[in-house]
Amino acid sequence: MNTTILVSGLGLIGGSIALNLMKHPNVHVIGYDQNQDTRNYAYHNRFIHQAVDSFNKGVQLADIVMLAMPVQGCIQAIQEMNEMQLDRAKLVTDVASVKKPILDAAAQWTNEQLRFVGGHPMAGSHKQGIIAAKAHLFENAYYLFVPGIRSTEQDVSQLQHLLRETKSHYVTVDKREHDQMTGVISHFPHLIASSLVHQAKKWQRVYPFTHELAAGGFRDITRIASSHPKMWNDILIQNKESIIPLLNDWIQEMNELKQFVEGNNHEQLHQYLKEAKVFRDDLPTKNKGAIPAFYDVFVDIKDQPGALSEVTHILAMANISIVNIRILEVREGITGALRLSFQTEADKNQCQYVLKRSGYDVMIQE
Ligand SMILES: NC(=O)c1ccc[n+]([C@@H]2O[C@H](COP(=O)([O-])OP(=O)(O)OC[C@H]3O[C@@H](n4cnc5c(N)ncnc54)[C@H](O)[C@@H]3O)[C@@H](O)[C@H]2O)c1
Ligand SMILES: O=C(O)C(=O)C[C@]1(C(=O)O)C=C[C@@H](O)C=C1
Repeated sequence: MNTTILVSGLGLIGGSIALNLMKHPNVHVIGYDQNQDTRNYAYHNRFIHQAVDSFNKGVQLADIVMLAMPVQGCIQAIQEMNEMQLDRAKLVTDVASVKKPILDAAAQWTNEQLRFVGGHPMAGSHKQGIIAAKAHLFENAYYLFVPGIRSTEQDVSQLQHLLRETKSHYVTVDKREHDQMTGVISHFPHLIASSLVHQAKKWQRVYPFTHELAAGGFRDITRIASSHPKMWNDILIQNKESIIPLLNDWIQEMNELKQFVEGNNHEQLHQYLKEAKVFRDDLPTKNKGAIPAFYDVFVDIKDQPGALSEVTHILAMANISIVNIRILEVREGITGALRLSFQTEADKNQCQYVLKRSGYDVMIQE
């Protein structure tokens, strides 16, 4: 029997989820977005089977409702659903990055037709909108579930079955532990990334050339500062219960670091950096988790016209897809380096083989 699912909010996450639901043979996917152009784009590009022009209409037609809007929009939709006249039961889920405010809003439901299971696919991007959506976004990432009002184990299993094409790893957690864990590894780092960018911006007034020097390290650590400000504003305020203690800890830790540096305390500073390296090196980079499964290859190139296109031409000839390319360093007259990222280990190995064969110096990051 077919299950009808409404995806409300067809942006990066909603669009990517819809693409996966479309692969399920027994699912009819309805899409709603407050932006009409997005609804049209989703329908004409087969992200959904059917578009509706109101949230209420979509809810009436659906067996399952997936809320994929910003956190505040999800809370509002949860409140609206409580007031709807519904002729049959609905299972509602969401994808929001914060869980407690969402679960708390659903816990207020007096409408007996509604039951709720919170969801959060732990993968994403600093990009936004349906244009950035892709089916493989959640591959190998964790997808967290938080059972809520009137939900059963069968509801969680049904969602997991319907989302199987995401190829994500399912974990069930409690709303509080969810918000604390994601506060540490996802939300709080956004504040730090943005504050580093602000610091660089201030120094640019003193040395206008600062901006030009922002190379690999600064770019790596601040990538997420390019994310959608409105979405992150919502997340940080909605998860302030976790963010405030983390900010207090951080300020204390920065003061300790200041003392290590001021006091020339080589031993403690070295120990601090070493412990961070050990923990960072042990993060699951290849198969699971919030870090995308990219395989990197570093290639030395000459600083001369056409150097980049020669490398990409060799890879294109060998039918190898590059998912990201970054020029790490090209200074006048000297050799520079490219970082090429691939989605699979096979592509990485093949790249190494064909570039070495063409005389390039190639290094792999394990
Ligand atoms: N971006 C990430 O990395 C990421 C990862 C996991 C979860 N999330 C969560 O997913 C949700 C969506 O984020 P996104 O990155 O897809 O954002 P997005 O900006 O790419 O997409 C949001 C979409 O929702 C639509 N929308 C906004 N308010 C609406 C409303 N009231 N009704 C209907 N449509 C509405 C917008 O028009 C837009 O198309 C957020 O709750 C976010 O916390 C984001
Ligand atoms: O990769 C990114 O740019 C992300 O910010 C993705 C990220 C994360 O912090 O890891 C962001 C928000 C989520 O709710 C889940 C994933």
